[in-house]
Amino acid sequence: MIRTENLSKSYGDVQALADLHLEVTKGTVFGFIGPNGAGKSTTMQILATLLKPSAGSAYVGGCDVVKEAEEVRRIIGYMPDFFGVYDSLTAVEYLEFYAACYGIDRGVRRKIALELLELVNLEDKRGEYVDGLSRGMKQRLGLARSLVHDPALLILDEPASGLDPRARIEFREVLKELRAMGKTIMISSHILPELAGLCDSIGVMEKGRLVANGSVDEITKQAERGRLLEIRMRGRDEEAMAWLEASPLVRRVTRDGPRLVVKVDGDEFVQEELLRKLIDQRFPVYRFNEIAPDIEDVFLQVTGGMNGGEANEPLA
Ligand SMILES: Nc1ncnc2c1ncn2[C@@H]1O[C@H](COP(=O)(O)OP(=O)(O)OP(=O)(O)O)[C@@H](O)[C@H]1O
Repeated sequence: MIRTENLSKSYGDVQALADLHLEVTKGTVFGFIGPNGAGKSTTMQILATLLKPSAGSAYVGGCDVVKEAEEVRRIIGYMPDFFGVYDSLTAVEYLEFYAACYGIDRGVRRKIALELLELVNLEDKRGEYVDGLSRGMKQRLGLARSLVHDPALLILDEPASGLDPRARIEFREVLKELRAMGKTIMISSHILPELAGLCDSIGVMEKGRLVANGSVDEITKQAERGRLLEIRMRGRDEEAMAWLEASPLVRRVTRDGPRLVVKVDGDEFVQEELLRKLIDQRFPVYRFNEIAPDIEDVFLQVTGGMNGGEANEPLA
């Protein structure tokens, strides 16, 4: 559904995108992850035909985004990271207005608007002014707006940013419904866990380049060099943390509530040695086990190598 080849974009001296190769299969949800300024919005705006690439090409549904922009616009629904709403319209009028912009017949505009309001769980807000809606509701209305012409592909630029946890969950539920309807979805975020459960595949951007691309499992595997251990102790945590940080067996230690999360380089022999040394030091260890890296940890590892630091080392 989406294919880019050597896609590049510069703003003056700033290279926002460099040789991007990306493929998103029809009917899948693709999560586009990266910190601020990584180039996600730039990529999405090029795909949405709003920006011209400096070099390379991009295709949506087989159509060239530069040479066949009209066709591409029919295929995509785009939700930018910031969008204005017309405050003096009600929710249903707002969607009818956008349906008119897409040349949809007057006779069916209301029907489409009401169906979309139902889809995004705003049917009871149909007569309310857009101005009075909460941020989460406005985001869902924006999503409905991007759907008025029934596009096959949705491009959503950080749609969940600024939403509280409940509004995020509601938004996510609507996306799951759209996925079940067979839509292809490209969604960006700088928060990886937000997308992990929703996406079939993930691309991680860093400084205009794709540093990892694949299924959530594949990306996790890429970052799975070394092991992650959970250690719990009955006290002396601070002391143990300092001791672990100084140990050559340990790459990194973080505190996560009552537990210490320790990244070690190596296999079970290294784990065994570390446990033995902790006991030798008489640290009151009562739990010591291997855990799966969580998605945030994976993200830091994948992008950590692109920042001039030691490869596989977290940024923070
Ligand atoms: N109109 C512009 N003029 C100059 N530089 C720009 C412009 N738009 C983006 N940039 C620069 O291009 C780079 C990529 O920006 P982009 O907005 O694509 O990143 P992003 O990953 O979407 O980040 P964010 O989550 O902050 O939107 C950044 O260095 C940014 O400062």
